[in-house]
Amino acid sequence: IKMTHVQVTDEVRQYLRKPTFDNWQWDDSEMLILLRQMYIDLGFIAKFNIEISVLEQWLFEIYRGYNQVPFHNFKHCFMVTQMMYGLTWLLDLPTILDDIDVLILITSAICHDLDHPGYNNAYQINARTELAMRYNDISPLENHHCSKAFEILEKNHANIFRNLPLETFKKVREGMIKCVLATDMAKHSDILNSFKAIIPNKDFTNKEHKSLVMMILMKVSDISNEARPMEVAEPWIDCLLQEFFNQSDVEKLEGLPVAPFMDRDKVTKPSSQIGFIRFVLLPLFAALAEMFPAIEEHLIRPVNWALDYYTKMADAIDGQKMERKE
Ligand SMILES: COc1ccc(NC(=O)[C@H](C)Nc2nc3c(cnn3-c3ccccc3C)c(=O)[nH]2)cc1
Repeated sequence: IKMTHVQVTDEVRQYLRKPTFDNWQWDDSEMLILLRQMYIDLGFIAKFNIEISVLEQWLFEIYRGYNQVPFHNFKHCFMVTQMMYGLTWLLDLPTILDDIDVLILITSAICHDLDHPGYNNAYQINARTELAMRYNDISPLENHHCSKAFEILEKNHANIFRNLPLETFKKVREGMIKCVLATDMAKHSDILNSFKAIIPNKDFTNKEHKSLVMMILMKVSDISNEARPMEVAEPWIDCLLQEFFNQSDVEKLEGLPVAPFMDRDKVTKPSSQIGFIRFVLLPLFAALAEMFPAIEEHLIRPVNWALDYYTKMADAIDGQKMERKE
């Protein structure tokens, strides 16, 4: 993929900052150029002495590091990063966090699902896979994603941090490990409750408070497809259910436990999305909105439209069932 001599128009650079950005219009090579543009427009090239040619090699190694699975693929990596990029401007993160924290957030988003196999932690643990053995059932996937990220950075030609002072690199590494490990949904309630506890007396100079804000921003960026326009979000749920159904089919064949929200014989898109929006997304967004009111208009409102859309879809399905009974 040749990225040199390709320019991004000012109009696209502005559009790239919006949560309404539609990934389905762009191919993978264009997304790589947009990720490069994010590092340029955030001023990372100068701030962290990143060479453009190394950035391009790093992005290509990242691209190769994602698998062709239905949901957790390079397009998902792009969407999570683009949401984080949008939040950076919407919440004006460079003023409340340090430059290094914004670098950690964007880089963690890009790396957060590297080499995802399309089978979640429950499968890894139940099937006693190599990853479960290597990480002793402790967030096997997230540990793997983070380890792969630093394997890539060990390659000098692709190490975007190679010009950083050692102390700065160590801070970036510590921050990325926290941010990537925070995307394990098994830790959802712990992280959300810890975050809610600091809201009343938030202090952005407090290291612990900044860590919690960064972990919540990772979680919001990771699972917020439903905050996007329906024509962008809906295909993502189809991809997710395809991946989940593939896993549960394999679990049934292998005699392993099957999670109800993954079982093609039990799940319908509207019912699972209504539950997910009401019990996972809205409480998460409400907590972030307490600290950053702009979340109300740009994330909570679109998600309420999605809830309305799926509720109508579920009612229509129930309606048809009623008619058939009659
Ligand atoms: C607390 O742990 C949980 C909670 C909920 C879910 N997932 C669901 O309830 C269902 C399948 N829906 C769902 N799950 C979603 C979405 C976005 N990311 N995401 C997802 C994907 C992989 C792993 C975990 C999650 C939450 C989404 O829009 N909907 C998965 C794990």
